[in-house]
Amino acid sequence: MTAPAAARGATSEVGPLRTVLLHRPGPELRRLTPRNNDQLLFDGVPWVRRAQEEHDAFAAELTARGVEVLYLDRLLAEVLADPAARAELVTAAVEDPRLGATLKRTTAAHLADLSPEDLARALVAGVAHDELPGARGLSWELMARGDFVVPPLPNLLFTRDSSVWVGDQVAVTSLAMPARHRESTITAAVYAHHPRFAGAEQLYDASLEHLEGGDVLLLAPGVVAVGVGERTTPGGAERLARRVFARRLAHTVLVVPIAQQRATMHLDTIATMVDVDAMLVYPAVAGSLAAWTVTAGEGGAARMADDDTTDLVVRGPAPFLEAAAAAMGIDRLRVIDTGLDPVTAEREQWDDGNNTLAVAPRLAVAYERNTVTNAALEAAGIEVVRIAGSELGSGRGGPRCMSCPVARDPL
Ligand SMILES: NC(=O)NCCC[C@H](N)C(=O)O
Repeated sequence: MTAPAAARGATSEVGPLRTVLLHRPGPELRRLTPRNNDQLLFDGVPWVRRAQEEHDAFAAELTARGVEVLYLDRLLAEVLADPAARAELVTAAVEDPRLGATLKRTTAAHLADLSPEDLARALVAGVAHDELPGARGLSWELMARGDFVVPPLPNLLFTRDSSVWVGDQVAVTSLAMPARHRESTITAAVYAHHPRFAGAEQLYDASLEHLEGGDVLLLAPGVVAVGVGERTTPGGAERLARRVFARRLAHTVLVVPIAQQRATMHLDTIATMVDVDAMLVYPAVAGSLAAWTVTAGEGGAARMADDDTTDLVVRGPAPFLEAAAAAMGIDRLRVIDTGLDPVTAEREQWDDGNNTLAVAPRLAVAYERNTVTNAALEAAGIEVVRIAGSELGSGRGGPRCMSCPVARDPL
């Protein structure tokens, strides 16, 4: 059944969460070894059963608060009953310059024979060198035995990054790291083919400039912040700005440069909204973050005939927190920092203390381990739902990274 349009979309970070897209970690995490974990963007080798228990507990906290949890692998298996979606995803899985024609053909034939459930599993867990039946060709012979014919997608866990809803439209993103490129083929197929999302307008696609959902914060209705750093490029921020203006999804985009390093890979690793006017910010950067304020050019909406030719007006840079308050139409943004001790703050930022998921204004899910940050949140009047993340966190992502809000109530 098609969900009514009103049940989709988000205009803020904190409006009551109604529906969220998660991915329960599965066999793709069992592919991680000390030899491939760096390339696959994990900082260790997680204990998979415990990671699943942690994830189930996260999902249970959400459902206990009335949030509908959608699982990406189930939606994927459902769309794989559709021959068009199957063909798209099998082609994407073998579209890899490492593979010669014979190996591509054998792999595509193997995948095409699988049931929707098994194909969903193979697309996420990948296909290992020794898992292919039949003639495999020269590139298979010469491939290192530890390599994958179809690499696994352990970072699918971080559903935040491969798609993001802005208003009632969904942006399938363009992921920067090679280990994550194929994730957006999965989200694109789900949004294009699953009846749940019938009629959803697509705002962005994976062929465009790099843009990741962890860099996109819906600060308030009409105000979007976009981090630019290791993942999202200035070109991606510019393209998104044009599109949200042309489609009247926002009036202001704040473009926020962030350090190009792993600890701060996305804007949501250093700042997340916890109330309509309150942001949790990593103190080491709170004072120095700057923003370029981007709005639509003269003539405004009347001249926005085409998504990608909208004139932009760019002002700045200005201190981010001031620019954000001005764009949001409030006097000031309340800043909750993660503790005054810089070492503790750095440790907790690394462990995703700043990466909270708001379930409603003043109600946020956070990793339990970040005790100083969580105490600071509570002192500021934010109710904290604590979850364990010792295994989940080895992928360097917290509750916000692990969730893609599909529907939030308007504020
Ligand atoms: N929004 C986020 O910060 N997502 C976390 C992504 C972690 C993942 N291992 C990555 O490096 O892309």
